[in-house]
Amino acid sequence: MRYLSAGESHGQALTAIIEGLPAGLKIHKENIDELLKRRQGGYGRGGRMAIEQDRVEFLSGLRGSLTLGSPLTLLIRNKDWENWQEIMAPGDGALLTERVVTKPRPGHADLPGALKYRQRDIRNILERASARETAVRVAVGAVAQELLAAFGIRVQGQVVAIGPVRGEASGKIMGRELYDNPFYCPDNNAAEAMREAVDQARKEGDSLGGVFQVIVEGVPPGLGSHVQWDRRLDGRLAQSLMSIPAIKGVEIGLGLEGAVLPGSQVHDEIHYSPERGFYHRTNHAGGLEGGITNGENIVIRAAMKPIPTLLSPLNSVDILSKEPFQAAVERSDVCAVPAAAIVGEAAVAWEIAVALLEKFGGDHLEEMLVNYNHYLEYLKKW
Ligand SMILES: Cc1cc2nc3c(=O)[nH]c(=O)nc-3n(C[C@H](O)[C@H](O)[C@H](O)COP(=O)(O)O)c2cc1C
Ligand SMILES: C=C(O[C@@H]1CC(C(=O)O)=C[C@@H](OP(=O)(O)O)[C@H]1O)C(=O)O
Repeated sequence: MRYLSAGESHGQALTAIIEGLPAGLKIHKENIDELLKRRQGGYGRGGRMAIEQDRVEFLSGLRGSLTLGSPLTLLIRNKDWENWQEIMAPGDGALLTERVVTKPRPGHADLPGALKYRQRDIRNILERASARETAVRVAVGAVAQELLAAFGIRVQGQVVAIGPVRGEASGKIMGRELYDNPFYCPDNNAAEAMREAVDQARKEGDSLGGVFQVIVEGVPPGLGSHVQWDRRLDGRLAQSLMSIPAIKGVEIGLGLEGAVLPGSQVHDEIHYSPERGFYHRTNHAGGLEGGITNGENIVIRAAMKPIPTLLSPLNSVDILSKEPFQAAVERSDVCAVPAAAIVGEAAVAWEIAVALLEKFGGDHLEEMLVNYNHYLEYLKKW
């Protein structure tokens, strides 16, 4: 299974084509839209989110809500397009070329992108580099979650820290009450301090990053493989999280903390009971050993850098005049860690779904379920 996305931040729409989904999978549009709404939410978002109301439209691959096994095309319209038509016109008619962007923002793709693609208008870079693209990635991940749900596999992104404020991390998936917390953090006691941190950053024209974790429950042992570097599921999960704009670190299980502990405090001992089969009493490995799922929950964390667009801007140099400047900024998120947690959830769901298809693949969902149940039977007898 694979997908490609397309679309600029202020273009008409974002699209994605997923190829390789089994036929016969019911897609609940309301589930996709719910995840899209969550990605738009969370405390700390800026003015753009008041304009957009992300909803998915399916252009191909579905009949009567069931997948056909043919490519599934997803579309999310940009409402802001109305305000940008003259600047973003794909034809050569109305393009307003006097509004070129020549001032690269530190922390963005602006300068390296302009150098690489030989662009004198940085808009030709920033439109695609924008995290607006993560809207359609979330829709793709939500479709993956529809597949995972048929196998009892659940995925949830939870915020662990906003800037320096850490909440108590839960190792388990929570219900919808998680989203009553404006930071999607399981620790309600931390919410007040988190809010204060974001408000303070906003007041000072600054921004904040943070940490989120993604938990996967119900995953069978045996997804991913040790036999080749690019088949190791830990590496694939890290790549997919790292590809989210502003993610600068990924750790699995104990992660970096494990580096300073002796081995006796890190490795999870193996136990056996006839009812449970093989199991571990600890999960420091975060559900992955040798690039293969070991049957425990997958626990993976990602660190997000602070939003690079600051209201009190950083120094930079104009690409045409070569003069230094400090750009005035109109709107930006102050903190988007809760949104990134939802993007992370979608990214992890996608990778797990791909690994599930690799192991139990079939052209129809029923075929996959037969393979899956057969495997579970085999594990019980082993
Ligand atoms: C959900 C989300 C929202 C974001 N919102 C903004 C924003 O409003 N302003 C901004 O400057 N960067 C924002 N970013 C971060 C930039 O897109 C990102 O830092 C930039 O594209 C450079 O990529 P890099 O940080 O991975 O190097 C956001 C990122 C995510 C995941
Ligand atoms: C549009 C989204 O996020 C955007 C990501 C983003 C960036 O530079 O990455 C910059 C902002 O866009 P704008 O410049 O239009 O205000 C954010 O709003 C979104 O998450 O849907």
